[in-house]
Order: sequence, then structure tokens, then C-alpha cells
Amino acid sequence: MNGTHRDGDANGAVKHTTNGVNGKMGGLSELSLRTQSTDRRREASSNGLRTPTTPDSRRSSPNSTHSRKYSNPLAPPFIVSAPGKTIVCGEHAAVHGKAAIAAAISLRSFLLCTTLSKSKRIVTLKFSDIGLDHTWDIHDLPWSTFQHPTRKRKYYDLVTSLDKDLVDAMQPHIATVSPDSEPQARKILQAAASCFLYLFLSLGSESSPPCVYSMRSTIPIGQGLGSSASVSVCLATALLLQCRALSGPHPDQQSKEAEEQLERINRWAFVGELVIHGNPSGVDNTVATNGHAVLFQRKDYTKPPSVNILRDFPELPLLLIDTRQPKSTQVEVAKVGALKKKHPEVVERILDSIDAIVRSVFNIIETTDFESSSMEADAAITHLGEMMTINHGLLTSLGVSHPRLERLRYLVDQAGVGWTKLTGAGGGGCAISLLKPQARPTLDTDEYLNGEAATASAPSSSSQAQPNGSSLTALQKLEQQLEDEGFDRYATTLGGDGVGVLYPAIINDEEIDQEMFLTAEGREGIHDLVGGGSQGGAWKYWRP
Ligand SMILES: Nc1ncnc2c1ncn2[C@@H]1O[C@H](COP(=O)(O)OP(=O)(O)OP(=O)(O)O)[C@@H](O)[C@H]1O
Ligand SMILES: C[C@@](O)(CCO)CC(=O)[O-]
Repeated sequence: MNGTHRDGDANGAVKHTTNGVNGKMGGLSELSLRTQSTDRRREASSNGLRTPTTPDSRRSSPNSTHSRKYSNPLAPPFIVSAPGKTIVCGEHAAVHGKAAIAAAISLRSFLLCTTLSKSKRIVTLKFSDIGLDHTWDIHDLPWSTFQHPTRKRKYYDLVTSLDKDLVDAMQPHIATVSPDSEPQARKILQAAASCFLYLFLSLGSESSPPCVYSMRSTIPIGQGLGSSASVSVCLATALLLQCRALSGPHPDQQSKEAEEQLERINRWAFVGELVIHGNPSGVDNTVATNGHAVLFQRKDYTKPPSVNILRDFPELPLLLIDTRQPKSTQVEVAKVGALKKKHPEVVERILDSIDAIVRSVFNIIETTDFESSSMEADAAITHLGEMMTINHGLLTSLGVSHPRLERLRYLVDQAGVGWTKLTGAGGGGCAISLLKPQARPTLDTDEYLNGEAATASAPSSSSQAQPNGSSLTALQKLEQQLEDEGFDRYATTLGGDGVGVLYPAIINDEEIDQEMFLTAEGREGIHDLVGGGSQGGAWKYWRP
């Protein structure tokens, strides 16, 4: 195997041993070694300072009287990105050991990590979408509790529950995060801060690099599109990279090695989700880590879940509609848990039916060529639509729908253009509508396709075949009505890359600095600044 083998713990106490034929270093290490001296020079000149003396030049200078210890140079700023998700079927049932299918969407979160000079000894969170700006002194954090030999976890451990003592030790440091904001906002801020701090204290050490972590996301928060999982994946990846517990990503990385890195990230992202959600199944972080689509099932919480990556997820004609009704995943998951406790036999059967829907959808997806415009493909779409309708009905019976979701479903049903189900935790948030074959738009409305075709530029309208007039009108009318009633529609594609790294944070020879990153305007501003996240040669992905 090419590359670097790393031994050590989550403390950053990592030994590098090259075991390849040519002894080549793995991705990030190689990049960081190459960029360190440049970076130091850049820092020095931007400070108006002389270029610092390198260890080599010091050694070669016989007159050097410096006895100061050489300190590690700064790592350059880098960005980590991960997608949001939509659950095609199986939400809630996934929490109770059943299967679910989820697909990555093209909305993503981005985390810019800016290492500070070692003398600073602080970590700062600038999560500007939610208005979080908080700094901790690294020395003040409860390292002794987290690093205690009975509690300390290795970076490769499988952590499946939170340690109450660690959560308690963290509390005084969370209580100081925006204590004066109103309760609902404070909950969001403190959840994000807790997610970071638990991971930082688990994977870092008192000698971790001081750093500013700046977060931007194009995923709406708390609308069922996996914003928390995407944030958790970004944080876990950045912290694992900083403690050198990951190799790559690099293009020639062997499949098995890439898979191991993704598995490592996913394990810690699940811990982040435990902090934010309380009782997650792990499906959201799994799809945010791996990208594409996944068939997911976690029967035993003490073991890794079974994950089947669906790399050729079909380009289904979908609408992704936001009710703009805020909800809490934690609350909705707890609701179903309470109902199951009260009526175990009935609820277990509902969950089994949802599991049967997931199997049926998986079989159809695996056996149908959706690209052909055959009767078989149309029948498969109808089959998927019917499964979605039943799935939504079962979720409603579990008590996780909302009047806004029911209104949306009614409007789509009335228009006769498709089948609708809530996606994610429900209680508000988003729904997906699969368009009926006869309502499926033709060339000028490719935007409804969820795959690459959706982003390809369409030919001019004069050269297009005319769509089925009545269906298109029905769809246009529906869109108008949705807009009038305050629903939002997201243009997104399904099934792109999972977690990615831009190291260093440079696009088209321009370094993305904190100011630019934090002030980029709206989804398009962020997307344009970082080069799309999922595209562009500068971004690297673990691709097994
Ligand atoms: N842009 C962001 N910046 C910082 N924190 C964020 C951001 N987006 C989401 N979060 C964190 O994730 C939490 C939202 O999680 P929640 O589960 O309620 O919604 P979701 O993940 O969008 O929905 P679902 O789990 O149903 O897919 C927020 O409270 C916040 O702590
Ligand atoms: C509601 C749920 O099933 C999906 C949330 O996106 C919760 C989970 O699986 O963690």
C-alpha cells in the first residue's frame, strides 16, 4: 500500500511511518508539508516581518546564537464540506432498527479552519448563519475529565453513546454561549457549540492548534434536510484532519483506504449527531459522509450499521418543497418513541410496514432503467409514488405530520401531478413530490430532474418538443399556488459527492479568507466563493 500509516490516539500523538514502495506521504500530510514554508513566509510578509528562519537555514548558520525551540509552522487555512440529505423513505422507522433510503442533495455546509499562531491558545467558533461567535481559552476546557484514562476515546473507536460525565463537564463552558439570547435561538446556538466542544475535547488535546472555525451552510436549518448531520460531518472531518487521524483524500487513494477514512469520519459525525439530536439512527450522517444514496439499517446500536451505497441513484423527477414550518428532530423522534412505548404492538407493525416499503423501493431502484422512457420505467415511477404515498400515511399515523405538510400534500394531489411524502423528521420542514410520468416536464423544465440532467443547460425553447399542455399547466398552476401560500421550492440535485476537502483554501489562485467567507451573500454567494463544493478540481473527495 502506498502512503502513510498512522499510529496513535486522538490526542494528536501520531507516529508517521511510510510503508509504501516509494514512501509517498498521504494527501493532507503531503500537502501540509509542502505548504508550510510558503505559509510561514506569507504570514511573515503580511505581518511586515522578516521571513522566519527555517530549521535548515538555522542549522547551516554557524553563527546562530538562537537557542529558542523551533515551533511548528502554521497549517494553511482549509475548508471541509459535506452535503445535506433527503430521506426517500424510512425516516423514524430507522431509529427503531428498520431500513431507510436517503440521498445526498446538492445543498452543502462549509467549514473554514484558520489556524492561529501558537501563542494565542484559543478556539473560536464563527457560525454566522446562526449568529454564533464564541471563543474559549483552550487551557480552561475540562481536559482532565475528557483525557482521563478511563474515559479517553481513541480516534478509531466506535462511540455509540454520550458519556454523561463528559456532557456534565462540558456544561459550564456551554452555559456561557449566548446566555442572553431568547430560548429558541439559544438552543440552536448551544446545540452547535456542544457538538463542536464534545468532538474537540474528544479528538483534540490541550496542545491542539488554536484555530477559528467558521461555518457557512446553504442547507436550511431544521427543515428536515440534514443540516445538523452535515455540520457534524464537517466538524468531525476537520478535527480528525487536525489530529492527523486521516489520510488523504487524494485521487490515487486505494478504495479500501478511502472507505476506512469515511468510516472513521462517520463514526465521529454520529457522535456530533448524538449531541444535537439525542437519539439519531445515524442515517443522516452516513449519507452526508458518503454522498450518493444509501440503504441504511442499524439493528444493534453497539455495532456499526449496515450501509449499502447506491452510487447510481436514478434521476427522478422530484420537487423538494419547504413548508417553512420550523420543527425539532429531537421532539419528533421522542414523540414516536413515546407512542411506541404506549402501543408497542401497533407501532411495531407500522414500523414493519415502513420497512417493507423501503425494501420494495430498493428493489425497484435496483432493477429499473429509469433513463429509458419505456412503459416499464413509467410503471416503476408509479410504484415508487404509491410507496411514497403509503409511507407518508404511515408517518401521519405516527403523529409526525403537520397541517402545513397536509396542505402541501393536498395541493399536489389536487393538481394531479405527483405523489408526496414528508422527508426527514416531519412536524414541519420539507416534503418531496415525485412527478407522475405524464406530468414529467420535457426539455425546458429539466430542473425537475434530480440528477446531472438537472444542471445541464437546456436548449433554447424554440427547438424543443412541446410538453403535454394540460400537465405542464397543472404544474405551473401548482407552483404559483405554492408560492402564494408561502411554500419554498429548492432546486437541488440528488446523489452527489460526500465529504470533501479544499486544502489549502484557494480557488482559482485566490485564497478564501475569513472575511470573504463569513460575508458571502446567500446560497449563490457561498457557492460561487467556494467553487461549488462538489465540483471543481481543487476539491478532493474520499472516493472508494
Ligand atoms: N449553518 C449552521 N451553522 C451552525 N449550526 C448549524 C447550522 N445548520 C444546522 N446547525 C445545527 O444543527 C441544528 C439543526 O438540527 P435539526 O435536526 O433540528 O435540523 P436538521 O438537521 O436540519 O433536520 P433533520 O434532522 O430532520 O434532517 C441546529 O440547531 C444547529 O445546532
Ligand atoms: C427522523 C429520522 O429518522 C430522520 C431525520 O432526518 C431521525 C434519524 O433517523 O436519526
